[in-house]
Amino acid sequence: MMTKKRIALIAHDGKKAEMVAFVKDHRHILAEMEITATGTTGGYVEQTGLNVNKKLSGPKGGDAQIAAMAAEGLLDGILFFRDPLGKHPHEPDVQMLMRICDVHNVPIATNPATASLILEALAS
Ligand SMILES: O=C(CO)COP(=O)(O)O
Repeated sequence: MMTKKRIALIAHDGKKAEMVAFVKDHRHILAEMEITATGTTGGYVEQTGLNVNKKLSGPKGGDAQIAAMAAEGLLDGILFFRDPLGKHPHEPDVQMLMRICDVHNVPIATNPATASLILEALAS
């Protein structure tokens, strides 16, 4: 049996509706994966009926927890819908997550177009 792919989902507030729409569109793929998410995003994803391992909310350290998972080799990909028009108190954590992904060569999508490509590649 193939082991489940491990994916993390994160969306800034301005992108949460887009994340929920994306999750619904890709439900058939995500249902076969192990999903981790930042707290608030995870709550929305759960409402679509998927199981989610929820971390802290982003501003409380959720991005940092997901970065730690990436550093430890516990994630196959991260879908992080960032809001390029918003200001975020935890911007250093966001930058840290991006950097850790580059250090450890973990695929990270920051918009739905790239997220689709990563999900489809992981599923194939
Ligand atoms: O702030 C976030 C990403 O930086 C997302 O966190 P929440 O999903 O808890 O809102």
